[in-house]
Amino acid sequence: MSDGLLILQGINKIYNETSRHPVQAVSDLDLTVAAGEIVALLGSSGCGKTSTLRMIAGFEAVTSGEILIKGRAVHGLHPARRNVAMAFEGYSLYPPLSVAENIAFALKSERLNKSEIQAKVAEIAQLLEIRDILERSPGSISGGQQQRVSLARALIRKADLHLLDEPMGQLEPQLRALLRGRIKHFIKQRGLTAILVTHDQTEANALSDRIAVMEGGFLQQYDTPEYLKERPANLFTGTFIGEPPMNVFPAQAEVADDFVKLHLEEGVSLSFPTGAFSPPLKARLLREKKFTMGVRPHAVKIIETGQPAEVFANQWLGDQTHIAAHFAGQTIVSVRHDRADHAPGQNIGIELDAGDLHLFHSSTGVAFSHGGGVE
Ligand SMILES: Nc1ncnc2c1ncn2[C@@H]1O[C@H](COP(=O)(O)OP(=O)(O)OP(=O)(O)O)[C@@H](O)[C@H]1O
Repeated sequence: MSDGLLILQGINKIYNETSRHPVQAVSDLDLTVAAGEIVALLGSSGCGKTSTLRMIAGFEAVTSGEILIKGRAVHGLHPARRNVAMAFEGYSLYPPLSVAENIAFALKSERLNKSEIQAKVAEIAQLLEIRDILERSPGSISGGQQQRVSLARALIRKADLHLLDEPMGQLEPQLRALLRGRIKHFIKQRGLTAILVTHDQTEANALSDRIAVMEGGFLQQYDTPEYLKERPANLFTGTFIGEPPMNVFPAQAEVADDFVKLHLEEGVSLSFPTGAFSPPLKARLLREKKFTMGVRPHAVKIIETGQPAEVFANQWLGDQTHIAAHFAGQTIVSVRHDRADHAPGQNIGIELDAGDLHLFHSSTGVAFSHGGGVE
């Protein structure tokens, strides 16, 4: 058994298994979370991230597979016996209790005296900006406030694992940015282990040590935020992670003694010196007839001597410009950190460095090269 505070082994979740319309929400999921780590389950709606979290908490049964927490198989146990704290997307606060009582309720098993409980509640309330609503009832506060109370109640508890389901989905962007930093500090300072579910990659990047990218019930990649960006395992992760998304082009290679050319559509060819690609990659390109070439918008350079493209949109976002152009039969987006004045209809030149290219197998989408080397 590999070490890890949480281990998921071969997890499958099928809803309505015996009906005529079973739904496979999670497929063959293996995942290990180390003690003290913050992990995000990231993916678009319906990818299976909430089902995964609820199976760890015990609110949903696994169809098959094993869940181990600190080496103990918990998948057959009642939620209360898993020693897991969860902040719910639907909040689930007790209406008759005040906000302060709701939070303090989570400390019930810790045998603290009244002043210790008050101090802990005050500390978490300050952290999450809910001090002014502590005496109110859950029914009289907003959705965003209820969400923070649910989060406070989960974070304040001693548990082996803290599970946070879309913890800041209801909050305004400024508050979200502020709380992200505070929550991360709180978790790290106390050495807690946390898993959060989110569809917001900024939140995943800011909070987590590692991100599990899910799509269609399958784990696509499990890596650090930096690695996901620089070495996407496949075309899905490559285009899902990063804003604006990666530009992609169907391509074919021509490998000669002193150059490598990548032929795109509409007669566009990118020529690179032979040394820009490693020998194993050149050997691979000779075998790979067609593939997909990806390049991140931040790496797309606009220079006069580049390959021809025609601008169709220019958006200034206050701190960067996104220039969209027709290039090689596709759209290419370039991000500039100044206020570039390229107008729609203008002809521009595009230059790409070999070190910024990601190459993916044409049918499987699996990456075989990043930056001129072979995976
Ligand atoms: N109780 C249920 N009964 C039947 N199907 C379900 C149930 N819960 C989830 N599903 C289905 O399982 C799949 C995965 O859902 P899940 O909620 O895990 O995804 P998600 O990525 O968390 O989505 P969201 O971000 O919208 O919550 C979806 O197709 C969903 O419709």
